[in-house]
Amino acid sequence: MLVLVINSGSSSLKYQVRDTAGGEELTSGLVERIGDTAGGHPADHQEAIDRVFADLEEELGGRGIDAVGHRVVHGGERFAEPVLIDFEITRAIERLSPLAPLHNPAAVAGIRAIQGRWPKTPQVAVFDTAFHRTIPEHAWRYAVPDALYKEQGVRRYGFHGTSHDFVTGRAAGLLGIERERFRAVVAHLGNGASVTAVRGGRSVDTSMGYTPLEGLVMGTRSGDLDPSIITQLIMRGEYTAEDLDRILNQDSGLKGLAGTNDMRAVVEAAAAGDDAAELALAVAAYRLQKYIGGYHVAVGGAQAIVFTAGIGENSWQFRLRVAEGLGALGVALDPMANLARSREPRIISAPDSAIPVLVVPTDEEAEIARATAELAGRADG
Ligand SMILES: Nc1ncnc2c1ncn2[C@@H]1O[C@H](COP(=O)(O)OP(=O)(O)O)[C@@H](O)[C@H]1O
Ligand SMILES: CC(=O)OP(=O)(O)O
Ligand SMILES: [Mg+2]
Repeated sequence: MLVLVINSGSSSLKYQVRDTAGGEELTSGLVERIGDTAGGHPADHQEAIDRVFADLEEELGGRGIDAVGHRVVHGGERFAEPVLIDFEITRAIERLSPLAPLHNPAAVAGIRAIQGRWPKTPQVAVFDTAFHRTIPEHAWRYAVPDALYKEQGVRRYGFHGTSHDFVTGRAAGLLGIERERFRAVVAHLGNGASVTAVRGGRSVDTSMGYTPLEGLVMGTRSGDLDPSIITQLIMRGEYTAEDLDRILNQDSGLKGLAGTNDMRAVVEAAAAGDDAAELALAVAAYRLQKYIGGYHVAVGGAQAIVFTAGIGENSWQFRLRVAEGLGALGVALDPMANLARSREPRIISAPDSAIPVLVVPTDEEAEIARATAELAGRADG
């Protein structure tokens, strides 16, 4: 089955075509800087999709797409599994937009664009939140009045679940541990970043919450902060809620502290003696160390600490900095293994490290393609 996978980000659209029978990737592409029309980039996701259609027609040379799988960031409390998309499901995803304003509207635009172009092609939604539906209530509840949960849906949902799920399976396999017995701390460090506590192969806690803003220091997002910062600044009349939403989501994190959201640039600047870049790395690494320590307790003693996504897979400098703060857990890296480049899952800790440290490349698209083929195949009868 030929599956088109669409990963709609806030300002980018990644796509891949996979033959799910053989598992190979036929073609892939990336449309970046959506909204930046000055640079000749598409004005919105609809236009981005039109460009993808044009490229695809050429790249596929007449072969038709059998099904389309979408990464949908927010599935709320309703979606615990991938679903076949219909009109009502699209509306439900749209209604969750306020909880993932950078992501859900883009997914809906993608779904509608495909519907317009290929009305008969089955579409599947795969949710970032789904893997986290196993988190126990004491971990997903915030200590706020019940009405905020019951009436407003205020609770921890968690994101990057497709990646955390995929990486958990690979890590258990690499260590030869049965997934159902596997305990680990998985750090997905991309432009958005989150860390998940895995017990019995399932998510039991995760650093992102009601929206993808909570937790780690990210490319442009602040992660954890005191909520009074927001209420005080609004009450003083200096900032509006919209200002702060933008500042915390788009102007904070590495960008806020070091002026760029690109980890490569931050690492280089720090190495060249830039104090702001050095501070940004220190704040980001320290935040992650605290989560790893906490989740080591949450899972009942981790059997692995796992790094994945753009930074986790590629930045030996950031991994080293994080591991250096984990001495109390008996963690020690093998410096050469940490430096080595590879696309394969691997162990980067020293043989005498109390907890193995792993690098496991993620593949959200493969997982979305697999789920899409399964559901679309079933729908076919
Ligand atoms: N070789 C590298 N060294 C350090 N950081 C890297 C490297 N390659 C990619 N990154 C970082 O990975 C991040 C992007 O990760 P990615 O998983 O692609 O994010 P997303 O899917 O959220 O767009 C950026 O901060 C980028 O600088
Ligand atoms: C949920 C989320 O933050 O996704 P991304 O890392 O793609 O921005
Ligand atoms: Mg990503």
